[in-house]
Amino acid sequence: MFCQVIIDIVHENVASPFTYRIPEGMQLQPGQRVSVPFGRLQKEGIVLSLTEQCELEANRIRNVIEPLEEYAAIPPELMNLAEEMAREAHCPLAETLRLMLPAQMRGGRVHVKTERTACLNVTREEALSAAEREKRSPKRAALLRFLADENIHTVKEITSLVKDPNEALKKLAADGMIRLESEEMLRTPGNVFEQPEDPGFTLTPGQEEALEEILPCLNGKGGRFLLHGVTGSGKTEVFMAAVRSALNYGRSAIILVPEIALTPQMVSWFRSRFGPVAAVIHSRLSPGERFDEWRRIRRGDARVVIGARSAVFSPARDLGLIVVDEEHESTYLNDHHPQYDAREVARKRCDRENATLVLASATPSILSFARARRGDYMLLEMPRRVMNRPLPEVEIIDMREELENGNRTVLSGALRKALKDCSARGEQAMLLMNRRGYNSFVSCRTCGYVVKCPNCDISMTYHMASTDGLLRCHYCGQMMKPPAICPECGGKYIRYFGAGTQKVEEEVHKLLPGVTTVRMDYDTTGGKDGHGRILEEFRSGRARVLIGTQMIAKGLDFPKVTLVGVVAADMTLNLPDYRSRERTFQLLTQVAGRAGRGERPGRVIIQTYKPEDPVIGYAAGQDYRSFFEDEFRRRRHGLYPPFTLLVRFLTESVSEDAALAAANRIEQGTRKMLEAHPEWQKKLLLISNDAPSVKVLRGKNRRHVLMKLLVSREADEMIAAMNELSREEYENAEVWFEVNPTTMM
Ligand SMILES: Nc1ncnc2c1ncn2[C@@H]1O[C@H](COP(=O)(O)OP(=O)(O)OP(=O)(O)O)[C@@H](O)[C@H]1O
Ligand SMILES: [Zn+2]
Ligand SMILES: [Zn+2]
Repeated sequence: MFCQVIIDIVHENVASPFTYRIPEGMQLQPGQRVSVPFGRLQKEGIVLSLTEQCELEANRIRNVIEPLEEYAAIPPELMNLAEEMAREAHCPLAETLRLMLPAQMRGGRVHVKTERTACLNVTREEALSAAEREKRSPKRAALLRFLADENIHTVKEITSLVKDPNEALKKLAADGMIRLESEEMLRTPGNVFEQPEDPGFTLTPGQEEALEEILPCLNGKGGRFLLHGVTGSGKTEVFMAAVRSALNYGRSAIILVPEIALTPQMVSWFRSRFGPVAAVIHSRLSPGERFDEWRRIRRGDARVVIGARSAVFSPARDLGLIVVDEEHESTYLNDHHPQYDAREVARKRCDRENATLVLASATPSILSFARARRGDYMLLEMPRRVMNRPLPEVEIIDMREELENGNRTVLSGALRKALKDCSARGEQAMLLMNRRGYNSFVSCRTCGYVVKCPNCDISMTYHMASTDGLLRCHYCGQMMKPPAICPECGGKYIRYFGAGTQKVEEEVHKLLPGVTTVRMDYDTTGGKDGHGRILEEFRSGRARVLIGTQMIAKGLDFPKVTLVGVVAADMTLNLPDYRSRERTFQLLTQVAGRAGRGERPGRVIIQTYKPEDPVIGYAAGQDYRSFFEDEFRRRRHGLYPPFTLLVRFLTESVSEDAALAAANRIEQGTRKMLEAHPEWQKKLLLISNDAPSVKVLRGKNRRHVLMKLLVSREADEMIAAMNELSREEYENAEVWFEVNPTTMM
């Protein structure tokens, strides 16, 4: 027998499989990891297929050294998926196969934790009577009696009862009285959150209706749904019930969340409701824990998996359901090699494995909603909050007027008053400020010089003295002392402009002395369980005001929050990206939706310099439909995705010339391609070669070639050709190729 093996090296030259002979007596199956000779080295690989015959000369074929596990690490469904993804992303199969395994497994650095066990090889009665007869060794007699008690079986437990039992155990094993074995132990990660009781709600009519559509699919051929329910409509209960039903049918389920650290509530709900059949894939698991969770899933012991985007590759047995919660989040996109969209992968898996896909959001992505309208997903709508709770009342504050009235602080009069009232009533508030730090930029009053990062073409942010009083670059982490005099003109008047979360927190302290606040942003959430601690501080009621970046907008459910303030709504709206309107709408609607989820009604205050912008109005009215229609029209008109595909080549080099030369070569290469394929020409709507909005990043000069392609069959071939182009060697420059890139910066 022979097998084709994909070597775990991502390189053009080793992209195709290599053939090895399977030595006599070795059993292998596709998906199994093996160790093979490769050149003068020994490498890991994955068995792709088995064959009886082989065309190569017998003496040129080498033997598989050994399987790395007894079982196929990658089940057949995932082998197929990896092949399809490699084809579509035009990348080596080794690259997509890596997605299917926990990183710790490659290179063999994890070990399976085992524990030695002892158990009787005879009946209890025989053991007890043998213990009577065991006059020569009281130790052996004691061991037999202990082992007759079924609760004791690990050697560790025995050691705590009988001193130095090893010799005696060996003798008993040699006599055939007992068996010594080793058992795989799994490290089940601890839970840092308290376990809530299952509340056992009676479902609302809206929830019932949605479930009535989903449930019949779970035991059959599957289905695809977009669950669009306003904030607080109870979408979580709907998919929890669906998960339970899938389990009842003996199938498993995967729940994807945008970022697991931000969903402690959901995680603890899952743990408390599904107990040990739930596996949580958390980025802060230790490598060993992660590997063990993966093995529990692979063995079918864990049948509900909850995790961020990479959990979509979990080897769940008999997959029945994949839920993508907050499906509009951009964290579902992986922009590193290989590029993938977890929502698309989920859809592929469901199709192949006859499973049901449920995408859930209060603000679906334009792409998903457009598909639902086309009938590709069944649209399930829940337009009302649970218990008919009202959606929050939203007020828009024009910050230009505040300025005219002499208010130069970050909080408007209305927001100040609302915060005071809320605090006086003993309720909680959340404030969104989508920038961390204290001041957003520092500049010279005399000449206008702005302090920028020496490595990046980006202004530095001032972080307050309580952290370190330094300027920081939010892109590369560079830090420096704020200048005392202007390096350009020598001027002495340095001004600090703009605001970040630290400044907002300071303003709140001034306004509400003695009130405890918590801040949640990149600076405060480092360390083990930074998010969990902050959320718990707020959930418990110890902190009254939560101030944070967009992290606080994601699906949190705090019933005591009655006020939400958006300090600067325009921040995301002004980004140079065709999705900035969509992102702003989602962010504002989501954060507004955090208010009034409990018994008391909520109020939202949105501060903006552009109150007339329709996006702000749609968000204020939680009017998804109008936003969608407007945005869809705009995308069609401006020829943006989903009507077109945006393709971007990004070149980076320490040398400005090399980055430019690479971009020019790409542009010329593309133009040549078009000459060779006249039928491609009308599919290409635009080709531009210029500097991106961030011209220098982490010390590298950047340049990008942007193209717009009409969605078509030709576009697929063009992308394949362009991908080839991007993988060529460029002198002194790196080239990144992306289709519909996550960021245009
Ligand atoms: N049938 C029900 N009866 C009473 N309360 C419910 C019911 N279903 C859900 N809830 C409660 O309503 C609140 C909102 O539910 P949930 O968090 O699932 O909303 P959601 O639709 O996911 O909202 P968002 O999109 O804003 O995250 C939660 O506190 C939840 O416990
Ligand atoms: Zn100056
Ligand atoms: Zn920088």
